[in-house]
Amino acid sequence: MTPINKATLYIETVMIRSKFYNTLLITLITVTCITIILQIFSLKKTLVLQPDTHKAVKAISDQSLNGTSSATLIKNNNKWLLKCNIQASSYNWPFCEIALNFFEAPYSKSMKGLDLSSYSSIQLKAKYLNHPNSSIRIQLRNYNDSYAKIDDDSTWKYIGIEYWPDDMGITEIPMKSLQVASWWLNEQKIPIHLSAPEFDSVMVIEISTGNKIKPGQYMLELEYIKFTGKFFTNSQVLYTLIALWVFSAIIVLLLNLKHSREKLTNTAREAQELKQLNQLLNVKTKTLKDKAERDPLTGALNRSGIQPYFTQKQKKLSLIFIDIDHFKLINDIHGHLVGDEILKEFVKTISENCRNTDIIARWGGEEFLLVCPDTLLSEAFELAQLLRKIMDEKTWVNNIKLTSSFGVAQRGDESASDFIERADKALYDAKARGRNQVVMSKPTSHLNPLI
Ligand SMILES: Nc1nc2c(ncn2[C@@H]2O[C@H](COP(=O)(O)OP(=O)(O)OP(=O)(O)O)[C@@H](O)[C@H]2O)c(=O)[nH]1
Repeated sequence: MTPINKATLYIETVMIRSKFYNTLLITLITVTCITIILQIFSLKKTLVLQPDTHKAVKAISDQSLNGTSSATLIKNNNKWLLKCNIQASSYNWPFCEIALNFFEAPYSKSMKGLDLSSYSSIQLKAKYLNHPNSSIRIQLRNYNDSYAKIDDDSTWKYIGIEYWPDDMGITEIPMKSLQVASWWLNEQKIPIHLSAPEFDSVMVIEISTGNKIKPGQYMLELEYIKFTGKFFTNSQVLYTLIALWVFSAIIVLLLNLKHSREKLTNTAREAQELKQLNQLLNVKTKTLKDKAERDPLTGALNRSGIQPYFTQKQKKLSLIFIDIDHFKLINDIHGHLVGDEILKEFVKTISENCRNTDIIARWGGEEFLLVCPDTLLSEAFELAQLLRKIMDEKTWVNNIKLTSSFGVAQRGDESASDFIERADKALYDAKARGRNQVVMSKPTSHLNPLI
């Protein structure tokens, strides 16, 4: 894949991911807003208790507690009418009440009352027909086997409120206004952690005469009890929304993690590819450098290749300038190709017989330089003599015999070109003296005192 294709793919991936995140965010915000609006303005549920729908109703008076009041209940125009005769007696809190039951005898421990815990408000339509200024009590009796006995209704929690109805008799009571009767908590010795109001198992709803009712005849009319609540509690909605946001955040985090891993893998792969490319470039650079610095025929360094060996000033640098004698004749007699073969073989022979530290270069035509680092003039002279002898004794391709001339010099305090020129001059002298000879260049006056 080309870098442009890679970049295009990367941009596309980033755009798709960003689109996904935007869509997710917009969806979450929309769902959250709709849910909150629905929770506030809709999704309500109601439970209406009235004579037509609820049959398990009875009248109760304080006679069950040794009082002398009496109560009877009749149904009239789909309303309950409690006729109550309150009488003073040894029982201090005389009462009559309408009791709406939500359990069926016989009792069993697994018995469950009405669950009103998801409702938040009670609306009552109840009033006295003859004593408009008297109070009414509403009591929800909740059963919980942590503190109550199923077959003893005095142990069922009293949760209620006393209020004064208006002329119409319609009263709205928030569920949170209901309180557990302190006398009941006291009587039952209920521990604090069980003392809060609860509505998950209401066995009886009691609509009763008020606490300090005076003796007399009372007509209490109850038309309905209506519970209103939400399908889901605010906490349920809140937790669901939090869960939704957290879940989405986890999805985004996981996707990011996956993306980061992929990116890491891609980066590692790209780094590996770059490394390989770099190695290839190094090889190619070396090849190009070699091509630029080496003579293609013999493989020896060329003029520019040997140049660096003269730039560092060394105390004992010697140079042997070599030229094949009468090479033109070889070309003329045996042809140019044979001449080429001899040139190659010549370089090979020198390389095989000099030291590893010596460097051979083709100066031009049939002229060669052998640069000898860390070598005294006398040592270079000896090496040149050896090479001269080898060349002289060697039989070349096509049984050709040849000789070579050598000019030797040791570098003094001089430039590279002066140094080479001195060696060349020595070579010229060798040629002039009849060839197949080694001539030493006279040390310059500035020559290193080590010689
Ligand atoms: N085959 C071949 N010949 C070359 C090459 N480069 C130069 N020559 C030949 O080398 C010869 C050099 O000849 P000259 O400079 O006259 O020197 P010489 O014949 O060696 O004689 P002296 O150096 O004076 O001993 C010429 O004939 C060139 O054509 C090459 O790459 N291949």
